[in-house]
Order: sequence, then C-alpha cells, then structure tokens
Amino acid sequence: MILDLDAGNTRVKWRIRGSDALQGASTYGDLQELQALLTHYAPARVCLGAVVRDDKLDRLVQAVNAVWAGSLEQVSVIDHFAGIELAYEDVSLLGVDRWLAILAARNRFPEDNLVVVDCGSAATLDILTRDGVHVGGYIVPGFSMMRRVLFDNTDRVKVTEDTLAALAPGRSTLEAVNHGVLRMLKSLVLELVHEVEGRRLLITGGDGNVLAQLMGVEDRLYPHLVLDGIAVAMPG
Ligand SMILES: Nc1ncnc2c1ncn2[C@@H]1O[C@H](COP(=O)(O)OP(=O)(O)O)[C@@H](O)[C@H]1O
Ligand SMILES: CC(C)(COP(=O)(O)O)[C@@H](O)C(=O)NCCC(=O)O
Ligand SMILES: [K+]
Repeated sequence: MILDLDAGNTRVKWRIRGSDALQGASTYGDLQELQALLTHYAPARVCLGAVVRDDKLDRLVQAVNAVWAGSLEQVSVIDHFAGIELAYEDVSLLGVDRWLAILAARNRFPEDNLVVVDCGSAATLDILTRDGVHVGGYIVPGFSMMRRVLFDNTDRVKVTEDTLAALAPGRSTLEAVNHGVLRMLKSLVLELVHEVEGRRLLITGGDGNVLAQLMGVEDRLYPHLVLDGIAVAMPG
C-alpha cells in the first residue's frame, strides 16, 4: 500500500494509491486525519510532491514521522521523464505540482495537444504538445488570492465571502469581484484552448470544480491530477 501526498501552498491532499475512497485534504494546522489514516493503514511507502518548504514542509514531515516509521520519498522534477521535454532551462525551478499534473495529463492523453490548468492558491496553465514538448506555461493568482489582493489594496473592495457562482456583470461589490475573477481565468483558459485547434483541456485543483462548472466543461475536470502524477513519477 502506498500513500501519495500533494503539499500545496494552502492545503495538503492525500490518497491511498488506487483507493479513491481513502483520500482527504486539510490545512497544515490540522493534520490529525492524515495521521489517523497513516496509523490505521501503515502504508509501505509514502510519496510526497511538495511545492512548500520551511514551516509548512516541516510540519507535514513531522506529522508523518510521528506516526509512521518509514522514510518519506520526495518527488523531484526530471527532464525527459516519460518522454516529456520540459521548457525550463533549470527544471528544478518548475513547480513539482505542475510537473506531476503534466505527467498525469500526458499519461491519460498521449496523442493530444494539452493545456493543463491547476486552479489552487495560484492558478497554473501549462502547454504540452502531442510530441511531449512542454512549451511553457503561465502562473497567475488563484481565485482566493485575487480576492485577497483587492481586499488588501483598496479601501472599499472588502469582499471576504466566496460566492463563485456566475459570470454576469456584478450588481454589487461582492458579485463584481467574484464574477470578475472567474471571468479572468475563464478568458485566459479559453484563449489558450483556442490557440491550437483541438487542444485538449484538463482542469484540476481545489477551485477546479468551480471553473469547470462555470465553463460548462465538467467532463474536463480531473480532481486529483497532481496525486495521479505521483503514481506515474514513482510507480509501485
Ligand atoms: N475545504 C477547503 N479548504 C480550503 N480551501 C478550499 C477548500 N475547498 C476548496 N478550496 C479552494 O481551493 C483552493 C486551494 O486549492 P488547492 O488545489 O488545495 O491549493 P494548493 O495546492 O495551492 O494548496 C483555495 O484557495 C480555496 O479557494
Ligand atoms: C506556481 C505554484 C506556486 C503553484 O502552487 P499551488 O498554488 O498549487 O500551491 C507552484 O507550482 C510553485 O511554487 N512553482 C515554482 C515556480 C514555477 O513553477 O516556475
Ligand atoms: K496550482
């Protein structure tokens, strides 16, 4: 049994490999559920993809080590792995979550041109050709971050409530912000999809469901692409 861990800037996501029922997510201050799972199932391996370092990484590693005796295996980005040529000159600077999502996407659709969107703390968009070339990507703030930036830098746009539900022109500050941030990301995604005919879209991340639903492309939602990628990078 293998436990896969995806350590993002906001949350840790986990899943017992192959068991969709045994999955969860939590913030770094609240790792008891993960510890309970580790204690109960005592997996042979724990595989970690982490874009965090310092405090958050320390907390996670300590929580795992407190209840599990093995040594954690951490994923690093590898150029030309599974035939994928990465755009970055120094691939260690590419977010491992982006690489893992790319790997999983390519594994599912090896014949297609792809755009892989991970809608988390930040939203990342990566472009992959059918020949396995990672052309490059984009990093923009995610929905919560966009709202927070407006809150922090204006006197009157103090929106805290998350009502990401529609795209219509806002008739209140709340709607104007929430619909606006959705529309920004939707437009960016559509532009990238339309740049190359037939380019296939895959959406993942904590806010992926909101984006996919509003774009009317729920069939393009792959909720655990990063965890899926760990199984490709570190097969059992
Ligand atoms: N239960 C939840 N707790 C916190 N954030 C959530 C939750 N469900 C959805 N989200 C949304 O998901 C985003 C984080 O997505 P996620 O993919 O976990 O990010 P990251 O990989 O950066 O940690 C948050 O900004 C929030 O908008
Ligand atoms: C862009 C990210 C912050 C996204 O992380 P997330 O929002 O999922 O926590 C992460 O992939 C990262 O730290 N990347 C390193 C920089 C880069 O990919 O160029
Ligand atoms: K992300």
